[in-house]
Amino acid sequence: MKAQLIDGKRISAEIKAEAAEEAAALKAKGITPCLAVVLVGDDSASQVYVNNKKKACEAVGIRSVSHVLSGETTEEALLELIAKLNADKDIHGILVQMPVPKQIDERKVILAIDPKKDVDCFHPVNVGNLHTGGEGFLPCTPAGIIELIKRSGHSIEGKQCVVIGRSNIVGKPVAMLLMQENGTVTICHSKTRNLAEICRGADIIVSAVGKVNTVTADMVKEGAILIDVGMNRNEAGKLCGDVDFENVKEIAGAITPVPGGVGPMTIAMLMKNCNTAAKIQNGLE
Ligand SMILES: Nc1nc2c(c(=O)[nH]1)N[C@@H](CN(C=O)c1ccc(C(=O)N[C@@H](CCC(=O)O)C(=O)O)cc1)CN2
Repeated sequence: MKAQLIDGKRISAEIKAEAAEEAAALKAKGITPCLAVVLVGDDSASQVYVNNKKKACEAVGIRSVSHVLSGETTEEALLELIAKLNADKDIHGILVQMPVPKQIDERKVILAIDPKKDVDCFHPVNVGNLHTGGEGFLPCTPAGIIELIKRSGHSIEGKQCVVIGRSNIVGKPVAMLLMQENGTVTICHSKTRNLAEICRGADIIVSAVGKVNTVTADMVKEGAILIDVGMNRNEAGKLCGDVDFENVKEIAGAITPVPGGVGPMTIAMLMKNCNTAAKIQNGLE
């Protein structure tokens, strides 16, 4: 293997250790950061993520409370719960695990969360702050990607960055963060022409499409950094990303694996945001 393997497990452990120190410092001031996690329905992957978030809170020293609601929960009932959590002074962060069942409008849920408690950074106020360089939360997966690149020894400044995918949760915010790091960013999507040609010019490729083999070796410049956000199953049912890892790792300069790359960073960055929420609500930030 030619490429450096970017180890998301190691880097996320480093970030969780920092979050634990921050949480301990808050506790010494009489503030215990607390995250409310809301899960609607019984999607098995969501159950795993929610459990992992609760475990991470425990390890870091952040209190967590969970609300598990049935898949038939109405939008009104969920919005009522969010209003209660918004009003609860002991709760600093609120997270509704996505996706929510189809009878619930995801946008209304996001708008209902108090921006000061929006540890996912999904609320338009926080998205606006992100775009204008304001202080506050950073979206977990995109901020995790930036940390992966920097903490594995690479700079973004002046680099040609290609983001494949334009979702609100990854593609758009990671493009913004790469630009704030002084990268030159191109966002590609399902209607992009000449994707392979655009990718061949990239120093950094972030793929967040959710499709196996979106990025193949012929699309990658020698020495490029490959960040794979995809979580797919291949024909054999094995978890894999968007990037053809086996072939691309012989050309790239650095590459994230799936699993063990971007995924663990999402939860580590959430821990940081919970501390930030506790600080904001106590006038410390
Ligand atoms: N409210 C939110 N909902 C969702 C988010 C989010 O950030 N906030 N992101 C995703 C799911 N997600 C966290 O919630 C998440 C996904 C994957 C991982 C992860 O660690 N993946 C592992 C592999 C796990 C496996 O074996 O299945 C990895 O890549 O190593 C963490 C968090 C959608 N919803």
